[in-house]
Amino acid sequence: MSLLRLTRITKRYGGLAAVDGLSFTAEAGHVTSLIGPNGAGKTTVINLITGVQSLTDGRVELAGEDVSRMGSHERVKRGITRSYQTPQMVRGLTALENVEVGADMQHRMSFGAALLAPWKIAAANRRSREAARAALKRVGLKESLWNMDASALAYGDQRKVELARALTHEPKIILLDEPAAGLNPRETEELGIYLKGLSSEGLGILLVEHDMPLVMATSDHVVVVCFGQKIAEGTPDIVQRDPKVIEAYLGTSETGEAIHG
Ligand SMILES: Nc1ncnc2c1ncn2[C@@H]1O[C@H](COP(=O)(O)OP(=O)(O)OP(=O)(O)O)[C@@H](O)[C@H]1O
Repeated sequence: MSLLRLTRITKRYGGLAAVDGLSFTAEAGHVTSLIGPNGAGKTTVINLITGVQSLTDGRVELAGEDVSRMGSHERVKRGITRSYQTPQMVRGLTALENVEVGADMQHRMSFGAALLAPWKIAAANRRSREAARAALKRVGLKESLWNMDASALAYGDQRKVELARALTHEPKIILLDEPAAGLNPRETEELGIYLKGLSSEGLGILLVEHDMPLVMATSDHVVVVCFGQKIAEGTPDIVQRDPKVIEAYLGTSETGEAIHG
């Protein structure tokens, strides 16, 4: 059974089909990349998977369960988590505290439960802190930075904090929308290494990315979309030789050069 299965998912805005009958799967322990020219519908696919936008048609299943009608919060609880294009740091909080904000949501007690058993609050807080530390270790943020103001960190380090926060939700699959945007080549290479590391621990990763060297180096499987439809899928090697893919990218500018280079 696939971890994530999309079946003929469709999103229409008036006359425009941003996503048009798209089907593919993403497996646990794999990096699956979703690529395509600007405006192809990739971000819309992420929004349909997380439930931020509703499907016009089709089905989203996680580990065999139909989550298509569930709200975003329910989907996060089921194990679907995303990280954002721009790191969303809470100003004035340290890197560790920023990650704890996410962990708190996972370990938070209801108000009633806290009233009935106040001694459990300390245990919940401890679990949040431990989860935040473990997540920062997983993404490889240097310990010397954990207690610094997160909004003062270098952009690449903020991205790690953002990813660590997503990991505290104990996801089965993590959706990354252009995680290499704004990173320098060294940071991008490092990102590829820790994404491979996370997937080798069994996490499913769905990567939406324009950086072709990163996609080709990290992906187990690549799905190519154009005008909301799948035009190719397969291993990085197969996909980058596919004439339909080359044609789709040649229609645009810089990414077309990147796929050839
Ligand atoms: N809320 C909306 N209302 C109307 N049209 C929309 C809306 N959101 C997206 N679109 C359109 O749907 C299409 C797909 O957009 P989407 O942002 O998903 O593409 P993308 O592949 O993520 O692009 P990029 O690589 O530039 O981020 C585009 O034509 C876009 O203009």
